[in-house]
Amino acid sequence: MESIDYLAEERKKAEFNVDEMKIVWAGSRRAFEVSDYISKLVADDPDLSFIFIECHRGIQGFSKEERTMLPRKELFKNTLRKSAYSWKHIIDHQLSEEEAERLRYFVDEPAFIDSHLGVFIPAIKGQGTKEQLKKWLPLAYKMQIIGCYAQTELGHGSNVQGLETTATFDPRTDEFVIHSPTLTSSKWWPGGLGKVSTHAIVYARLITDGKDHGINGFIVQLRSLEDHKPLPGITVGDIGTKFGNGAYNTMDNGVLRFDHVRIPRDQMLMRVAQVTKDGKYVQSDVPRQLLYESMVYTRQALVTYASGALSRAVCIATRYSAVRRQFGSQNGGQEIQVIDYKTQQSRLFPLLASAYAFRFVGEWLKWFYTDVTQRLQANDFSTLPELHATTAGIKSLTTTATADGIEECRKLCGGHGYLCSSGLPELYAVYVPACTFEGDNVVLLLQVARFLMKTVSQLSSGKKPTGTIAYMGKIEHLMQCRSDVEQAKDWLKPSAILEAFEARATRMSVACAQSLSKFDNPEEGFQELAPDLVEAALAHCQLIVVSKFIEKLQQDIPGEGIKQQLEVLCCIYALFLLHKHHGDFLVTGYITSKQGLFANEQLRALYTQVRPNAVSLADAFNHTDHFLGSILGRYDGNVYPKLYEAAWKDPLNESDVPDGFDEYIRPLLKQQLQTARL
Ligand SMILES: CCCCCCCCCC/C=C\CCCCCC(=O)SCCNC(=O)CCNC(=O)[C@H](O)C(C)(C)COP(=O)(O)OP(=O)(O)OC[C@H]1O[C@@H](n2cnc3c(N)ncnc32)[C@H](O)[C@@H]1OP(=O)(O)O
Ligand SMILES: Cc1cc2nc3c(=O)[nH]c(=O)nc-3n(C[C@H](O)[C@H](O)[C@H](O)COP(=O)(O)OP(=O)(O)OC[C@H]3O[C@@H](n4cnc5c(N)ncnc54)[C@H](O)[C@@H]3O)c2cc1C
Repeated sequence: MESIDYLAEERKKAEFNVDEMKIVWAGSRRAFEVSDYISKLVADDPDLSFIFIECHRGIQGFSKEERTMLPRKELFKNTLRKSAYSWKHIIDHQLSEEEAERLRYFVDEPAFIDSHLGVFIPAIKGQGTKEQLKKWLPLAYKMQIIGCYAQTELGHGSNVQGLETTATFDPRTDEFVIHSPTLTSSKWWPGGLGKVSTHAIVYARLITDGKDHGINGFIVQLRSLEDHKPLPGITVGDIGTKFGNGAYNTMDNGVLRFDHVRIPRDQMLMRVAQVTKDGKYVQSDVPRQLLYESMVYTRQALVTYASGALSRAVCIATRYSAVRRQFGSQNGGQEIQVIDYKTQQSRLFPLLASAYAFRFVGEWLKWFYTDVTQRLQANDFSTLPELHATTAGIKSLTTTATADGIEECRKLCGGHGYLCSSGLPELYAVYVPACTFEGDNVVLLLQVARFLMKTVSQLSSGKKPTGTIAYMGKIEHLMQCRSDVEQAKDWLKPSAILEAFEARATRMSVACAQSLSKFDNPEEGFQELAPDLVEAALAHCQLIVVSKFIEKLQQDIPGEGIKQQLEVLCCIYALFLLHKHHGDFLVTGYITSKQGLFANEQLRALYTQVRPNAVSLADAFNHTDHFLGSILGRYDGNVYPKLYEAAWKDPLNESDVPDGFDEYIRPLLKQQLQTARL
């Protein structure tokens, strides 16, 4: 049957070339082509896009929208099947690393392979010596071993230095003895650990000759490579069902305990520190913080994932807002599309702009990460603190905004957004732990705050701040300047926006530093002022995102109308933040309330400008219907018939009379009949 495009009229309104915007979104023509090809490959191959379950009727296939109805055990087994099938495809078709990553992404089910590729391998790469890389990476790349990242324990996650697992060196046998001394030292949460991983990078306190040298990473084999049974001394299992149906439950987050498990000395990751045969602890000339390098890698990767997740929610909410109509029908005509309500626009369009903003800051962060890693290889560690603060801060900002944004998109879809078939409840449930894993978002902002306080304290010493904190070099100007905005449209100038965000961030950091200086004990002061410090850190991170969007616009961006649309989105992102954090800009004295009102006036005008382009800007994400997994977000906008059709597929609708009628409903009804007769 030919499909009707219910959104065709919307698409005709676009004032830019959507195909060109798809390339900007993807990052390059090549990246677009790879993503486009792989997403369609996944959507068109039932072995990748469907869930197959053995039931009394034989093997039954379920679509992605139906996965929330399925039991965890079946879903998990199906994820194993898909992972094995994907791996075979990768090998058979000799996919590149980029193509393999895209395949994993578009299959869109959290799985052990994410931990293996996203944290286990980066940890070996970051902390292993050349010999260790040579031994372990080929095994890991060929999946002859499957690994996870076992850092967090039942009693400690954020406080890495508080971990309790011990690795005690035994010079007689040239081995480490890995042990879980308490219940709280049980490893708890690592993805892929519960049922799949054969190996783990285990973080443990290194003890030689009775001395505790703090946390180090060790490669530990957990399961037999023959029958997959746990090795002697190892207790391992899954930690239980997590938030939401389906969602993150395709991942086997695990628990792990060691009872004096012995591993050879050369399985300690030894780039940062070594233990010699005679038990001597030798610190390398690289900073100890490199032990945390894999967290930096994953945090930077999570920023691009944030833009991906937010763009999905925004795409669903935008298309549905154009399809949905409420009120305002005149003379029997159509009601108003809800996307035309200014309130809907003021909630939706900043999220559309945020998706683009996060995409560009993610692109830049990837470049920055690569640049710093190359410097690290050459033993230049000068930019490591900035990289740590920036990845921590931008991961925190983008994942919080994305999780909140997905939930807002669900509400923007009214009642239907609450149905699993909208795709939004599951997207939220899968996504929201990103605010916690790879560092709780508040804990990470406190790291940014420490970096900022250090920067402010070093300003008087004449040390010139560079990179993302270069703006602090203009402290004298930024502390006393005032916005020169005189009318709403003055807020469209990038220089006006940039100075506002720089002045606000500087003043908030300086205010915190001044308050801190009043405490005799700086650590006590830091604890007391933590809420203000978190806000100052957020202001700094928002400045980075805004400035990277502005920098993107300074590049040569070809394509009809593309730059104009991005300029509108950039201003929406910045002015929305200015409006939301109005108080900061006022209290720090950079703007007057009148200038704040101008910003809001300009914001409303920008919403009107973006309105005709909204559906096409969402199309530019190039999400397939399979990847969206949402009836509300269908490309053709054919929402109502499909919602109606899907409802009948619910297991409750398998029979007109539900199971339990005879036991529980009939007696009630009979009782009412008897009462009625009385
Ligand atoms: C084919 C390819 C496929 C690729 C696939 C990619 C997939 C990617 C997506 C993956 C998807 C899903 C995976 C999700 C997995 C989730 C995994 C996890 O969650 S793992 C566990 C993560 N745990 C944490 O994040 C713990 C958070 N806590 C910490 O990081 C630290 O404890 C702390 C930073 C909060 C505190 O550190 P600590 O040493 O205790 O204390 P200080 O604050 O005093 O720090 C000392 C010093 O070190 C600096 N520092 C801290 N961290 C770092 C770092 N990471 N890098 C560099 N420097 C760091 C800090 O600034 C201090 O510096 P000073 O100069 O001394 O001030
Ligand atoms: C789905 C999922 C997957 C995960 N995968 C892995 C994995 O593969 N490997 C692994 O090792 N771990 C993994 N984790 C664990 C994860 O990294 C930790 O849960 C995370 O680092 C937070 O630590 P926590 O649980 O100890 O939180 P806590 O630190 O106990 O946080 C609880 C509360 O205390 C607050 N808090 C904590 N410290 C401070 C402070 N200093 N100042 C102010 N407030 C503070 C936090 O903001 C939070 O509100 C995963 C977790 C989840 C949810």
